Amino acid sequence: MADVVVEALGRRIGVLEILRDVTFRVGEGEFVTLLGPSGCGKSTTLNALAGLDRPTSGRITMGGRVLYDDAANIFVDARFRDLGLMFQSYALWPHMTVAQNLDFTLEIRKIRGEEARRRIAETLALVDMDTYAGRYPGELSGGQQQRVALARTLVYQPRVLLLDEPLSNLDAKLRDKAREWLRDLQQRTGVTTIYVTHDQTEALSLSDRIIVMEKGRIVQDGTPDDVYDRPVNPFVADFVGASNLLPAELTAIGASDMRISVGAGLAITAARAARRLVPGPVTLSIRPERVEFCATEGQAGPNEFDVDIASSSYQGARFVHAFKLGPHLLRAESASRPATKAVRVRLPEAALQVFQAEVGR
Ligand SMILES: Nc1ncnc2c1ncn2[C@@H]1O[C@H](COP(=O)(O)OP(=O)(O)OP(=O)(O)O)[C@@H](O)[C@H]1O
Repeated sequence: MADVVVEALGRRIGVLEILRDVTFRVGEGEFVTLLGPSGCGKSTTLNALAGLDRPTSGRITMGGRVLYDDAANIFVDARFRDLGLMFQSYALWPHMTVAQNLDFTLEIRKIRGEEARRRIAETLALVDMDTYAGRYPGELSGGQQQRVALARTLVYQPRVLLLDEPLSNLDAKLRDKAREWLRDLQQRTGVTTIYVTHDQTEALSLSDRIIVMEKGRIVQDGTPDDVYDRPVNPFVADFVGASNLLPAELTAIGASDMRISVGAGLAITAARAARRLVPGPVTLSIRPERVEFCATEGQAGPNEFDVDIASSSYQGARFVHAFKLGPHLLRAESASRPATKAVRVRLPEAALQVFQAEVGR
């Protein structure tokens, strides 16, 4: 097992800056996910770690061993990095049985005989596939093939596991199961794991830490709770779980709270943010599941507004409603269908995030 340290990694292709100053550390035994939209540089980062792509600046070390250092002109070939790699398009060798698929990987590394047999049996047991050793890949389900592919990666006991969207070929239900199983397996083996996905649910449920990337840069590095509850900017707020994002105006900052105008004469009070804010244009963010429905009798309290539900849709366990707040269209969630279209909503202070509007974003 090993820790991974990535320092100021950069990757240019011609005038394109694909990675910019990518810096992070993955502790020994940690499960860290690189999360971000398509094209943000996740795979390029993973390929740099794997030695499949040569960056143009920075440094990578694994367990103290330098794998890449631009300044010292070091670039260790992928074959000598001692990594387990699994990509979205993993392919088992179709003409080999499950056991032979694993054996071939060991053979390449000159692990043979009794030692090879023991490792194959142990690894197949680890992924719950020990009774399938004699089957051919074509005789297995998608999920089972996935497990064998992972076993093939684990059988030579890599110090670090690099996984690029390994569950994306599975249907939704199987993916849920595979996720639980993968997390459990990682905890049992304690192998340092770096996982790439654009699926935020996957990232939240699997990771010790999430590194959110946008346009070749890291925008946030934190625990799933940090990233979900304390996003650093509107992009993270919206990408990791959905958020209502409202352009608004910060009009006053008090000792413990702030006044925000959202247009049409409506004002909201938010708890004073830890980040430094100045009066002026801001983006106000609230997650749909944090909007509360309250009793419509009497005077509306602070941050309570009488609104009309414009549309509702049923999404299995919950309803999602759209409503107008001044000029803005917001979404809210509820477990049951409200009795009337006219409702009162509350935007709890603690659920509001306020970000200074960035020029040019
Ligand atoms: N060889 C290349 N030549 C030119 N541009 C490239 C090359 N490889 C990657 N890119 C560009 O670099 C950016 C990052 O690509 P990368 O594959 O790392 O993104 P990603 O976050 O993994 O996306 P996805 O989730 O779609 O796989 C993209 O805009 C891509 O088009």
